[in-house]
Amino acid sequence: QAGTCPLPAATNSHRKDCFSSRPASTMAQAIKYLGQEEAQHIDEELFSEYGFSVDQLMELAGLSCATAVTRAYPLTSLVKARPSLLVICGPGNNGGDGLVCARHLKLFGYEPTILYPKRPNKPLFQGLTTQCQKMEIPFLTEMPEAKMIDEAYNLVIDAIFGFSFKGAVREPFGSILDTLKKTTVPIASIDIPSGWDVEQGSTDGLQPDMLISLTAPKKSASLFKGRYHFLGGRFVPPGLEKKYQLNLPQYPGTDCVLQL
Ligand SMILES: NC(=O)C1=CN([C@@H]2O[C@H](COP(=O)(O)OP(=O)(O)OC[C@H]3O[C@@H](n4cnc5c(N)ncnc54)[C@H](OP(=O)(O)O)[C@@H]3O)[C@@H](O)[C@H]2O)[C@@H](O)CC1
Ligand SMILES: [K+]
Repeated sequence: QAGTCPLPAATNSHRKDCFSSRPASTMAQAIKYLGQEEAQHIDEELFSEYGFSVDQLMELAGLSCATAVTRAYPLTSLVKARPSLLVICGPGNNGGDGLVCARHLKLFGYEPTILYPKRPNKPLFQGLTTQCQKMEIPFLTEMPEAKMIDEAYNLVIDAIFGFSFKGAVREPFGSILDTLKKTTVPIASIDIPSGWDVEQGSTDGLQPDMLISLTAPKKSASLFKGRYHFLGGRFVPPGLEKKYQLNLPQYPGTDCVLQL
């Protein structure tokens, strides 16, 4: 049965298992794709039962995203003279991941610019914003036109909405997403392509080139058609992984990301 793997969205390691002669009982099970409520329960449990703080996990999530971006789009591969990136941050924790990601990318030698149109009045987000400002990362006051984005940036990082997104997109993000759909520059989405239903995806939504799933992929990730799907957020305690039967693949060595 060469070339036909029965597992959907199989990882490289799963694919290997499909073609190996190992008995079925020892085969790695496919990684779980989470529904919206399940993703939210895991998130809550990490804070309530396992004692993590939001900023701790956000730092690890954002670092994973920056690391994955350097793997898919190394500095030497960028087509523009400057290693410019546009990071668009939304009003929730997905936006916070974007701020952390931008800060690390600056340390990795990229030149991020941030658009952060709706800023929550909370010390966590204010601190992350200050850190970026002190790192001399510029903040835009409005969304540029699609043509300008294509001319100025190598990549757009979409940190607008994550697993709590629901319903029809409200402004200003509706217009921002409409502009993004007109761009041709690659888009890297953090956790979920923004505007996609967390489980059902979207037929006329963004089509990112990269998706970085955090903790575990969400159901809509099975509809992702871009070139790079990475897993990040290597912070799940084994007890929690077991309870939710996440079947996470083994991260190599000390890496904080894994290409699926
Ligand atoms: N455990 C993990 O895995 C970790 C997860 N992490 C990250 O957290 C992310 C989840 O974060 P989250 O829960 O804050 O929600 P998220 O999706 O960023 O935004 C929700 C906000 O968007 C808005 N909004 C919603 N619908 C809308 C609409 N239709 N149209 C317009 N606006 C809409 C609404 O704001 P409002 O309008 O109510 O002010 C709401 O507050 C997750 O995906 C991952 O990236 C890591 O940081 C740490 C570890
Ligand atoms: K996103």
